[in-house]
Amino acid sequence: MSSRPPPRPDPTEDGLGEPADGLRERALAALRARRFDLAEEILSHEDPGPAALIENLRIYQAELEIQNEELAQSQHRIQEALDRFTSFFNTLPIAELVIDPQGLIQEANPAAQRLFHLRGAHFHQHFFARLIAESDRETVIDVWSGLAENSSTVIPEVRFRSRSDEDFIGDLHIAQIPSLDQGARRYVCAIIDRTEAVRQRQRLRETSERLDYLAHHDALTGLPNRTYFQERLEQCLQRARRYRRQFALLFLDLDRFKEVNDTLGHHVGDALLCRVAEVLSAQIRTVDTIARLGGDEFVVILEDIPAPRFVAHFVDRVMEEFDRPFQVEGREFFVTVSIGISLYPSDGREFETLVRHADIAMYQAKKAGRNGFSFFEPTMSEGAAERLRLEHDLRLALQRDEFILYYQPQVDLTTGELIGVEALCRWRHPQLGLLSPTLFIPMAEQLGLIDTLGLKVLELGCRQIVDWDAAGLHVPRLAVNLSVRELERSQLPGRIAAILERTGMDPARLELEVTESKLMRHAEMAIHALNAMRALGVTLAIDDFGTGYSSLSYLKRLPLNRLKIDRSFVKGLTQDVNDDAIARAIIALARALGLEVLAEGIEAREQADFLFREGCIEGQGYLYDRPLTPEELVVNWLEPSE
Ligand SMILES: Nc1nc2c(ncn2[C@@H]2O[C@@H]3COP(=O)(O)O[C@H]4[C@@H](O)[C@H](n5cnc6c(=O)[nH]c(N)nc65)O[C@@H]4COP(=O)(O)O[C@H]3[C@H]2O)c(=O)[nH]1
Repeated sequence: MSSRPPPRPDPTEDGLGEPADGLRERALAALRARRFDLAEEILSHEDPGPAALIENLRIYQAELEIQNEELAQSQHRIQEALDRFTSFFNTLPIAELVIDPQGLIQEANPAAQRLFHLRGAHFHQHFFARLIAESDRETVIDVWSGLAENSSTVIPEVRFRSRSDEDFIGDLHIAQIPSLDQGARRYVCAIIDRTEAVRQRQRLRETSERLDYLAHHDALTGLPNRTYFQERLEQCLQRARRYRRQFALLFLDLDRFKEVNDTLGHHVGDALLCRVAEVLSAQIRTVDTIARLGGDEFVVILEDIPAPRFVAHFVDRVMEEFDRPFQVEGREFFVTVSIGISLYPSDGREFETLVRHADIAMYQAKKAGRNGFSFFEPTMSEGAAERLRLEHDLRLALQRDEFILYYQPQVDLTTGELIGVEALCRWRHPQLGLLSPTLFIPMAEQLGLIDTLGLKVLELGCRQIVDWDAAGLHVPRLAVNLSVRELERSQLPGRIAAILERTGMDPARLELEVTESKLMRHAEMAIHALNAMRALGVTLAIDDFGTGYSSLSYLKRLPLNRLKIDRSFVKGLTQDVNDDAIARAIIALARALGLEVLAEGIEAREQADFLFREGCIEGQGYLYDRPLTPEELVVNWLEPSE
């Protein structure tokens, strides 16, 4: 009854001088209005005669009855609240525990019993702290003991330990239960299991760390890669600028590493690179950086060097290591290295300059006979170094599949219809972009890489035609350029046959083109090789005809199908009488030899008309289209126009 409001002093209700009946009436009214204090006060003003006393007692009895009724109602409400709480407590999917002032578990709902593997009455009188992993126990106890009265708190991601010794992680919500009894503070704890979320976050972090590692390290040797090296060099530059320090950049390239790879296989080459990485790593200080840029190229940044002499000592130590044989897979190898060095700030103050100069110095060391080192000097030729670098990249390009094909349409000059395509190779260089074959084909020939490149082009082209066939897109003929160097290989016909077989390309639709000038220099050999190829069922064309002063006797003996008029004569047609005469003569010669003729480099309508009038009915050139990507060829020539 303590919640009853205190009686308000009211001058009209003081009852002084009123008759007893009036007072009782007012007391009853107060009682009906549940103002028990007021009723009591009114009655206390009355004379305590026996009749009045009885009446008063009745009134008190009525008051008691009302109060009992109220008590029963509030007990009912309490029971209802208790039932509701018990039902929540038992059915909530969140683990809830009630903890007594000593830290003992008093109650645990079924979710908590499941989470902590507490069975039956097991948890009673079990210290809650023992369910927290030792690593986090102190933190939880600290927070808990600092909890202000009637307040609550959350401790995120606490490591718990279940009774069966399984660890899990959960957010711990602690709230003090308001209590009438001041001494007995109890707490309710809710634990929201975060194990899966934390594990997922952990996995995510590990994956992103792994990705970050992979993005910055070379998978083979574990050394920092090009990206990481660039970051480190930038940082090193900033430090050197700020503290006015010198540093050295060294480019190291193994000599004739390709031979190891080619003769002993990639796995031996890889193992050797790993050994080299170990040997080099052992020579640097912790402040220095060593990275592998790819292939057999390594780079070292020697930070904060007192003088260039310091670099020379380092190089001496490295060279000494390379004087000893490398032990790889139970075998011994002697490998040499060429090193180029640029110094900050004397050889450059910017990133690109330092890298370029170290690169030039490295090629200078190679040019000077390999197995040595060279400091950059301003007199060193950048052109020669760039060429050497490109040669180096060309070897890698073959391994990395950086070559793609463009296709130039060949058309019937009478109808303008597609009669075939010429495959023209492009090199997609990672730094320099799309490179022309006029740049890299001669280089590939010189370096002995043309066989591999030629076969790659042939396979790509054949596959493309077969794929187009499968898609219902018909390209009647594929022309592919062959280098004379390739013809020299006795295995060439066998390799071409294997490609035709592998791709399913019809040999009759493949035309191989060989440049006239080069062919005639090796005519005897060529006759033999071209015959072997004709036997495969392919057709043969002589490219750039008119530029090579062919001997008629050889020309008659070559098993050819087509002459291609070089574009240098087509260019001047109808403008230059000499070109007109040459083109006319070539067409006549072809006819006399029973060969087809196709004109290259047609750029103007008049040129096409002239050629057609003279009896050349096949041509290609910008008038019809430029060399196109496969997708462009499909759109421009193969898909039916709407
Ligand atoms: N000015 C002018 N030029 C035209 C016109 N139409 C075509 N061209 C260009 O002339 C060249 C024709 O190829 P090519 O005589 O076989 O001359 C080729 C060929 O000898 C060689 N080549 C290209 N791909 C390969 C290949 O896969 N293997 C070999 N061995 N040589 C290739 O590189 C040469 C150059 O190829 P590209 O740079 O693609 O240059 C192509 C083409 O883009 C025109 O109307 N006007």
